[in-house]
Amino acid sequence: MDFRPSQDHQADKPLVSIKDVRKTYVMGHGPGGGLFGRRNQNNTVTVHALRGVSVDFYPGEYVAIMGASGSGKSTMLNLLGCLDRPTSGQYYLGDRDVSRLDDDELSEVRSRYLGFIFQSYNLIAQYTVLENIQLPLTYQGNGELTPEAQERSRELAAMVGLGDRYDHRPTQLSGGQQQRVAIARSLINDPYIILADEATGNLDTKTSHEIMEMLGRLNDAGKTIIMVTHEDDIAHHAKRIIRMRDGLVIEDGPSPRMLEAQETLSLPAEA
Ligand SMILES: Nc1ncnc2c1ncn2[C@@H]1O[C@H](COP(=O)(O)OP(=O)(O)OP(=O)(O)O)[C@@H](O)[C@H]1O
Repeated sequence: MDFRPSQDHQADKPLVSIKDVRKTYVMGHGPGGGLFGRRNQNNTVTVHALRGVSVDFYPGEYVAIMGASGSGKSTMLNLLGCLDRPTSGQYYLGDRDVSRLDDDELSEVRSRYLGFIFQSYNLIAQYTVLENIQLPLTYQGNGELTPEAQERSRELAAMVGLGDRYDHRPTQLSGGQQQRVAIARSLINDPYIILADEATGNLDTKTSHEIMEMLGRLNDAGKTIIMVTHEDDIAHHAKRIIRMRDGLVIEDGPSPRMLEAQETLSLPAEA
């Protein structure tokens, strides 16, 4: 299965396109209901987490998805990350519709083309820094790592500032260092897109900004980044902000820093 965009994939063609995507959860017999839940005669509750979302993401973009709790941000990121399937609608990665793939195919797409960074780092406690970084590779092929792959994991560890921590385990690292391991892990397959869900949610302000600067450098180097965040100052690192409410996109445009940059560019030159 090859979802690589063709050689002539152009920057003005979406890398990812979701069209009229809906995600509905049907819950049995619980007390819930939520804001949009509707209890029917069978005592089930239907939650419309996404109610028809269409968005395109282009190569090299840096996008923040924002919105109140329950607005559908994580549901959207999980669909974009092939961690879940939409109830209806299409998801194109490159030119291929991946919305109807089975679990094995989705996991192949995830491990080959997508990198993930989570709020709680999701590192394996028994593994060293290098083993955690190599983890996505072990889901592919026969589990044997080539010397090139081993070298690449060392390079990535060094790139995120952990060149002297190869054999440390997650409990021997600070939160910021653990998130840097997660960033290196997300890059090991040279993914098309990095998806980050509240990547700085467990970090103090200074460490958060160090992590955001690292993501900014990756984007400067051409990596496409889509992140979910509650925090304005974190979202302002992105170039584009999508705001969600009640399972819908209500706003989609350049971030304040991009607007400032555009204004500066359009100012008349001083005499
Ligand atoms: N697995 C699930 N089963 C049932 N309902 C779910 C499930 N996941 C999410 N929901 C519901 O879907 C809606 C959207 O949830 P989602 O987690 O996408 O919101 P969010 O914007 O990411 O919120 P938060 O900022 O609190 O993480 C919510 O009403 C939530 O209760």
